[in-house]
Amino acid sequence: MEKEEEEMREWCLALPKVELHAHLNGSVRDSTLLELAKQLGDKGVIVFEDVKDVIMKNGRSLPECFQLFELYHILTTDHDTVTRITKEVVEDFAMENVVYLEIRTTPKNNEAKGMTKQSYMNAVIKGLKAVEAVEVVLFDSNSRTDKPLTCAPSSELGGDVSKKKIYVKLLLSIDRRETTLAALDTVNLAMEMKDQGVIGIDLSGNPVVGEWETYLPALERAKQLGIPITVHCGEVANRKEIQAVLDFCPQRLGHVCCLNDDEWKKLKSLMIPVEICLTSNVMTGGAPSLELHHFADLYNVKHPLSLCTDDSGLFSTSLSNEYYLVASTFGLSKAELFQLAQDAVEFVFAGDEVKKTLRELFRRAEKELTT
Ligand SMILES: CC(C)=CCNc1ncnc2c1ncn2[C@@H]1O[C@H](COP(=O)(O)O)[C@@H](O)[C@H]1O
Ligand SMILES: [Zn+2]
Repeated sequence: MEKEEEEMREWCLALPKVELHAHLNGSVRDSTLLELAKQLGDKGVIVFEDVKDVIMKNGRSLPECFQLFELYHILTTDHDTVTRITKEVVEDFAMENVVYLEIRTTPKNNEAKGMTKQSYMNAVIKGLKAVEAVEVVLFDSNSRTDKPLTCAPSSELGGDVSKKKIYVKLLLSIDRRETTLAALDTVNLAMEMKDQGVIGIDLSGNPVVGEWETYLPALERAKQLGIPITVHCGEVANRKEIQAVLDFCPQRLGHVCCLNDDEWKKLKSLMIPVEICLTSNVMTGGAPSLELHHFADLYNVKHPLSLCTDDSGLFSTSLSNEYYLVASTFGLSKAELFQLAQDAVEFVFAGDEVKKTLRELFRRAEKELTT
């Protein structure tokens, strides 16, 4: 590695970052997936060698990625594994100086494993509470919960000041394969778990599966309940759906790859913040290359946006790497990268208390990192 590249990569690592678009199962480390596959292979549930090749394969098409998720879900079906991967994912993000993380995941029913959407989410929360390497702040200090900080206590409250601290919030994903009723269940669950760190709703899943009208009642309900919504939009060129999503006007949008001129205009006039996933889009063909990624256009017109990983495990990336790619591809200076990271604070789904703390954190980091 050239010295300059190395220095820039280190700087991107040191930069405090806000991650707004990370799928839990897509962020699992390869080493953990291989270990889980080995265990299931030993039990005869899967053929380890076949699975190993799929996990280690480089470069995947969009349909192949969704096949891989099927495999991930076989490997991560039991409660203890869900707890383990959650713990590891949070630790990995915190270790690269992500200071605020919204993890999204699809609550899953699995009768054979005695799993309900609720018990799946309990296992996720158990994972957040199990993190030891860093201090996890799950709830706002003004949350209505009895025990606002059930994880390690915040350093302001007398906790371990030497530990890195990360705010973690949860978004519940509606999978495009789900029925209207199942989608409504997820929204109701989000409402029930609102004091346990669940802060929003996401619509994701294979973009060529399902119809917008199926999820709309659930998304409308979330809107009525005041739950913030983010939608995967324009991963494929589905004109009717892109139009409908823009008309619905969610709080944030993911990807926005395949928009036509009119849709671009509309997006820009609505000023809906966009979760930009460079590596993910290039690897799955949503963008032709890094150089031609729509980040440049949106950045140049000062559209609200934030850099995100999408599936850091699946795409072998990290949020620091995404910042590095922006610097190396589009020539942003350190001051501009810092501003980009800082601006993301304004698009978090957490409340004003958290925003205030994050703004202060960036203010303190600015001098050190940009002079
Ligand atoms: C794989 C690929 C084409 C990436 C592009 N980005 C994506 N587009 C739509 N849904 C996604 C994407 N990445 C992850 N997901 C959703 O997130 C799930 C994995 O995380 P989880 O099980 O919800 O915890 C996948 O099954 C899928 O429903
Ligand atoms: Zn995504």
